[in-house]
Amino acid sequence: MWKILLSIVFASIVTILWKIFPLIRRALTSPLRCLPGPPVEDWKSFILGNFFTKLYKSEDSSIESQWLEQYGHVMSIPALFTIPVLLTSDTRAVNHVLTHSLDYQKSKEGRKALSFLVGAGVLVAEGESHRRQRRVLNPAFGPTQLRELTSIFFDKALELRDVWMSEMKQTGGATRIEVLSWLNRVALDIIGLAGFNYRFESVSGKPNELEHAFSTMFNTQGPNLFALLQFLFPPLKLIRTAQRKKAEEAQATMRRIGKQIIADRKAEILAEMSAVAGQRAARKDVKGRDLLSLLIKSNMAVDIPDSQRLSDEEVLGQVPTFIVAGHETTGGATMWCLVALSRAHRIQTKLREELLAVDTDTPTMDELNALPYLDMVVRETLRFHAPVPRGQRVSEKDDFIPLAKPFTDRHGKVHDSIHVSKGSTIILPIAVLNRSKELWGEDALEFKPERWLSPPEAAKSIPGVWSDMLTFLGGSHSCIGYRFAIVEMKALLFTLLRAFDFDMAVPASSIIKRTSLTQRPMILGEEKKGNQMPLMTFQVEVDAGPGQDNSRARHLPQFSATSFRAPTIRSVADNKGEPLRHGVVDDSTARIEDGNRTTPPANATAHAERVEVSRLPSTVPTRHS
Ligand code: HEM
Repeated sequence: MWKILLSIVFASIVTILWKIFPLIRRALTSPLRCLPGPPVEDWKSFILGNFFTKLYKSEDSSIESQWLEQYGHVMSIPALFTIPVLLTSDTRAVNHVLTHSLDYQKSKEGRKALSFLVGAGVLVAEGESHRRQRRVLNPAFGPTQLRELTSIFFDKALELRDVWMSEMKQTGGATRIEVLSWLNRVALDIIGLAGFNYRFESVSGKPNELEHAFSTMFNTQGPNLFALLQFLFPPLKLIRTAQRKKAEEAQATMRRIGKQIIADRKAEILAEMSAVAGQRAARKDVKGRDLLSLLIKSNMAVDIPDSQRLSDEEVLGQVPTFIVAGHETTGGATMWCLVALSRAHRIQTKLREELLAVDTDTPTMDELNALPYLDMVVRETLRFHAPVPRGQRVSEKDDFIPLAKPFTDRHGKVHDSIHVSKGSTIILPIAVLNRSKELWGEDALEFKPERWLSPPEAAKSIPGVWSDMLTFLGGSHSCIGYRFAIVEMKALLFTLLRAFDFDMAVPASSIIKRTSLTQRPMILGEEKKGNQMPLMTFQVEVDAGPGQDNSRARHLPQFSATSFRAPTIRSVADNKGEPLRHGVVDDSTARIEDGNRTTPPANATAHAERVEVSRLPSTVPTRHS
């Protein structure tokens, strides 16, 4: 008996050493060791590294900026067993990593963990499989297809507007609304319908099996000590914890529903194809709305070689991929935009004036894209509040990464490139570059849509796929859904800002910005409640002016882009004596500080043009702002 136990202990020690040894060897031999960077402070940071103890706990990516300021634009951060990880804000270096996608790939461990959640979709594919998947997927995300999806965005945005309206009727006026969960729900409904013609009905609150399975998968994942032990000692993977069992059940549900969705879309396409042109049609001959149908058609079309078609597993992988990549990102970005506007009432009012000048509740994509201030606000939100604050790649070979500016190493030696060995991890500092003072100027940390009237030349060196920022990353793995996300955000903001006036419900200083896959807010002191973002919401009424037909005030034709006249805007005051919305009240004594309002005098009038903004903070909220 003792002999068996001793053998097990011995085998365990050998396996753990066998796993740890290459890590320690890499920590001791990596050429990145010579880069400046934060020291290892204690045994915990020796095992987990500052990478896990500090970087992933830091708020709003502030620690990366602090470190880069302290150690220079090329530095290393100690990770597991002090293995150095490269962090650089040099745009030429970042460009090199992004554009050499075969040499710099997502980590194998990360892809393996993600593929448990999303299957074999484009998010986890690399090399030839990735190239093939992008080729079949790209047409579905083009502007022509997006034009057809815009009405779905508006249908759902209007549904959300009406739900909020009826909530406000019940409370009788100003209402505290938890916007984060609502915007995530509407974004889930949108990606369901526009992504694969599936009804989550999340806004209407109906229970949904796929939504339940999806949230179970994500809530039972995440780094934990047992996962680290399983990595160090693989036989532990045989132990199926209760969490693991739940996740496997949820995964089986997702696969079953995903397969059914694909079978339904295929049947519809085949029926459509045979009705139109006999058996099979060329890719350009068939029309369809949702992304999955377009992808299936593209994959079935006769003018695509068999070797380029996606396998059934790859097609199935796109369903959870669209859900993962396409809902919390856009829901979160729209939420951060509303927070920014709640702190900058001049901007909110100016934007609302532009939106109210449109003569319909459901503009086309082109009409939406022609609204200049909306475009600037969306750009500034995505610059300032990048929903995914950093990316990561691992070098597949030894390399020298070229630099725009040389750096000095720990030993005082100057280098004009960074030497990386195979297996090195590189951080892609999305939020850092988006808010770099060097690239954006001294006001980089202010939320300022007007900067987009003439963006600085220096920012053009950022190698992003969209608008001189790294929000959607760049290179062959850049976000395929960026156009989709932008139009969706615009449709949501258009609808919500025409109907509601937003204000802070909690002090801005109590908002904590935490990163898991995306940047999510929590409220200081209410961490146990998890992610949330309450805002005070007031109904907007438009006063068309003396002698005008007020029943149609929202659609007044004289508010055309050419003959624009700012409408007078009034927030609906609570008839139970609740305070009026301060930002639109013509009363210089009305004060607000972080959501604590005072009641203005009864004779206060409301004029958008006379909004008092000078006492409001101009930067968006972070605990450090
Ligand atoms: C504001 C909203 C969004 C943001 C900020 C965002 C950001 C990103 C980023 C940073 C990546 C690169 C990840 C990496 O390689 O490490 C990415 C990839 C991706 N995104 Fe988005 N995304 C957004 C919305 C969407 C939407 C709406 C969809 C789909 C409808 C989508 C689909 C994808 C897919 C499929 C990929 C993987 C692309 C590839 O690896 O080839 N995203 N996104």
